[in-house]
Amino acid sequence: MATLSQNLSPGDTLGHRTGDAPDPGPPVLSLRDVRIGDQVSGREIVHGVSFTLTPGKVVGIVGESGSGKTITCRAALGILPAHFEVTGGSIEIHGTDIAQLSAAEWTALHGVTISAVFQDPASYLNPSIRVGPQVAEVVRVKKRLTRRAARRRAVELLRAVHLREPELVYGQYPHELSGGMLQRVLIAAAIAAGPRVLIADEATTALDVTVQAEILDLLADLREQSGMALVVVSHDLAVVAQLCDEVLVMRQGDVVEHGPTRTVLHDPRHEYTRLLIAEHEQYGLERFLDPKPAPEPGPEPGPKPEPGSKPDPGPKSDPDPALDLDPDPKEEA
Ligand SMILES: Nc1ncnc2c1ncn2[C@@H]1O[C@H](COP(=O)(O)OP(=O)(O)OP(=O)(O)O)[C@@H](O)[C@H]1O
Repeated sequence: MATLSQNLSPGDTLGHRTGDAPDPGPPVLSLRDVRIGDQVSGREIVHGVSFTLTPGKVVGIVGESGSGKTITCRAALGILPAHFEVTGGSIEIHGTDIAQLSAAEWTALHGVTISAVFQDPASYLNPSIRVGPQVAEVVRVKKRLTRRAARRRAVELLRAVHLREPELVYGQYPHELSGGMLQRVLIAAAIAAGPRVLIADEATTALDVTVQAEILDLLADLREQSGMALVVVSHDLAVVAQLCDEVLVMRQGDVVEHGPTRTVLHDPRHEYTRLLIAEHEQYGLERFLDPKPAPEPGPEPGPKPEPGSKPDPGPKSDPDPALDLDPDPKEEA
C-alpha cells in the first residue's frame, strides 16, 4: 500500500521516521489518573486512567460497552458532553495542562495537534455540502491556504487515503459514498492539518473486513511515516493486536490491565482480559499474535519474530510528493 507523508524532511516537526533509532521525544499526550464525573447523577464514570503517548506510539483502549473509553477520549479532546467534567488527575498535550486552555487555544489545537475520527462518519459530515470542500475548508482554515491551494490539497488528501478518482469524489455528496469511502474522507479531514495525535474511536467498526484492513494499514502507515501518535479505541482485540504498542483494558470505568500489547494479550493478568481474549480467539486473534515465522533464513538471518510482534510490512514504496501531510503554506498559497 502506498504511504503517507513520505516526503517529510528529517527535521520536520512530526519527527519519528521508519528506520530511525528510537527517540520517542517528549510526550505529545499524557493522561495521569484522569477521573471523569457526571454532574447530573453525581456518579464518577471513569475512575483513573493514565497513559503516555510519545510520537509514533499507538495506545489501544479496549473494554466492554459503557466502560468509559469514548468519554476518556472526549476528555482528551476537550469535548466532554455538557454535564461531564474531569474531576481528578490531569491531561497534558505537549506539556500543557488542558485545564488551562482557553476556547481560542483549543480551536488552535484541534486538527493541528490533536484530531479524531469516530464511528459513523456520515454524522460528522454536512449532508448538503460536497465532501471535497469540507476537507478543503479544514486545510484552508488550519493551514491558512488560499481557496485554490486548499482545493488542490484536499484532492491530494483524498488520494492519500486511497480513494480512487479523488477529483470525482471531491465533488460528491456524503450520500453518494459508501461507508468505507466516507470513513476515508473523515480520515482525510482529520489528518489534513498534520496532527501529532489522532484518536480513532471505533473508526473501523462499521466497515467490512477488507475495508477495515485497508484503513488499519492507512493508520499504521501514517504512524510509521509521519510519527503521528494514535489512540485506538476498539472492541476488536485483533485490531489492537495489529496496531497497538500498548493496551489499556477498561471495565466499568476502571483500567483493569495496562501494558505492552504483546504481554497483555499473551499473559493476561485480569480475569476480564482473559475473558475478552477467549471470546476473540474463536475469531482468529491468534493470527495476529503468532505471525508466521520468517521465510527461509538467508546467510545473515534476522532475529526471529517474537510471538505477538507485528508482521513486517515490507519495504515502503517510494515517497510520493503529493503526500506531504504538512505542506509549507507559503509555497502553496
Ligand atoms: N452524552 C452522554 N450523556 C450521558 N451519558 C453518557 C454520554 N456519553 C456516555 N455516557 C455514559 O458514560 C459511560 C461511559 O460511556 P462511554 O461512551 O465512554 O463508553 P464506551 O466504553 O466508549 O462504550 P462503547 O464501546 O459502547 O462506545 C456510560 O455509562 C454511558 O452511558
